[in-house]
Amino acid sequence: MDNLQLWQRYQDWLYYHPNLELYLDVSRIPFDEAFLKGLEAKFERAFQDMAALEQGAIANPDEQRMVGHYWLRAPELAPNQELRDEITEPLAQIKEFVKKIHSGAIKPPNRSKFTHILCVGIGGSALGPQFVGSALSPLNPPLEIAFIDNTDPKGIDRTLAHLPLATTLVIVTSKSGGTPEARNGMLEVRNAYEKQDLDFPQHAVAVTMPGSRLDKYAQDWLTRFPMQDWVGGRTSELSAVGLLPAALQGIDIDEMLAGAKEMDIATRVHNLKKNPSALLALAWYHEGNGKGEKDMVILPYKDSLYLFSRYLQQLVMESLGKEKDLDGNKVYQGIAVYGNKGSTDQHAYVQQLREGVPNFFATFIEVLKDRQGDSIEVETGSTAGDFLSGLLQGTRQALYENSRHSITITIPEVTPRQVGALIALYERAVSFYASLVNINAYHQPGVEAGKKAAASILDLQRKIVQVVRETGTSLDLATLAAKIGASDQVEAIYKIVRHLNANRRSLTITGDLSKPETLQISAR
Ligand SMILES: O=P(O)(O)OC[C@H]1O[C@H](O)[C@H](O)[C@@H](O)[C@@H]1O
Repeated sequence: MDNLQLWQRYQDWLYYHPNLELYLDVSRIPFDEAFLKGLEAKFERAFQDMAALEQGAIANPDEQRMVGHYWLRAPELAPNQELRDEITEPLAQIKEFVKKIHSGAIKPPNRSKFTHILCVGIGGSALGPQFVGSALSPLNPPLEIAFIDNTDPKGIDRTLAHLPLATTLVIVTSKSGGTPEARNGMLEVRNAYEKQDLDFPQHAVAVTMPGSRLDKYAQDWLTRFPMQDWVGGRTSELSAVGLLPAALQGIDIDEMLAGAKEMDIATRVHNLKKNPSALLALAWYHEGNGKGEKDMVILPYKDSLYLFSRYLQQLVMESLGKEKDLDGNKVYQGIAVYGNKGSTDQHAYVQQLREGVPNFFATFIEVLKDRQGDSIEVETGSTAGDFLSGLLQGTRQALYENSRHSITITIPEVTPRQVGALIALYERAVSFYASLVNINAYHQPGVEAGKKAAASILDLQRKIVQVVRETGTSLDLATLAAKIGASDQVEAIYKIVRHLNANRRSLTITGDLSKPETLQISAR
């Protein structure tokens, strides 16, 4: 196609949402009418699946759960009053709590106000708040935010070193209330408070499912906010998980919810060409042949959106990355997501995108307004923002010229409304795509395997320490393994022993470190 034909295609396929002022351009995904026709039946089913899900069907059959994240911004659509209350009551509770924190009515002991928030949580209990915080936090927020989203001791130390604990409010978020990383982070933070003679419960709140281990543990904390059983971690940004930290930072959560609600209305339209999430799912299907053959590269040309790709990585990959379809066939589905931001990434990996393996499609996110206030000219007639805009257009064009396809989403500004809308746009696109390829997007059976393996490693470690202590003499790895009754686990034992030795805990190793079979292990 020449430039004028492409311009025509752009106009033919342009989606525009007038209230959200959001454009979606799929013109650089070269599907044709025949491709569209071929998918019509699948989309009909996707629309029906969506309607059933929103009416309260068990859309997550493995876990026998409803999937209700779309109700979070339209409680009136939830199938019964009990579910509606599960949304409206925590929301009112959040607003009340935030008002009291901001006014100082709830304050830390011996100080007039909380000044910082420390969020402890992982996966869906961290990625949304991190993304929204970096996208929307005002320049001078009422509370500064920090995160502990791992069980890395050094990482925890670094985060804690920058925080005034006496005026820091700790939010521990875990839907299940039993995730080890979140529990470890909480215990480490609690220990830091106690070392400074600070009363941790007077600084802490929990976001978790009622009745969870965390819920029980946090009985004497400032307060607890409930998480709904029917909201998955990766779609929980518009539940208490995301709304509480956002509101504390002074972000307008009503606007976030309103933007998502508006987008949800647009993505309920049973017309492929007029439904932005359906168009996205269609583009993904086209690019990856319905099998995820191409990766999704997310390139927002706006620094404040740089965590969007990380957020989407979980939303898309944990939802779509599945071994089996709904009928039990092995399908190995998924779409890999990566990205950071433009134009920065042009100086890192865009070389490969332009000329290397053609195994991806790009999604550009364009923000029309450069900044508040005027810009200087960095060259005659051009501002820094003109460069950013030009680089986006240029990259889109250069990729297309070399048969690398792209989607472009354009928004006027990064506001709470737009961010809510973007989240809702992708949530629904994931739901549609899952229907197209007949998978359950709402469970994550694969995550359990790594968790179970980690638990058995820690179990092995306890046995190693016990045997080494009891033996009293030094042991080689094979003997140690045999004594534990785990001769086939020598490699795991070797790695545990090496880690304990590096941290000067329980035992010590001697011998030639390059030859594991020479090592002797003894109690420290
Ligand atoms: O919120 P939590 O229950 O602590 O879960 C945190 C995360 O852990 C997991 O392993 C899941 O795969 C994620 O979907 C979840 O968001």
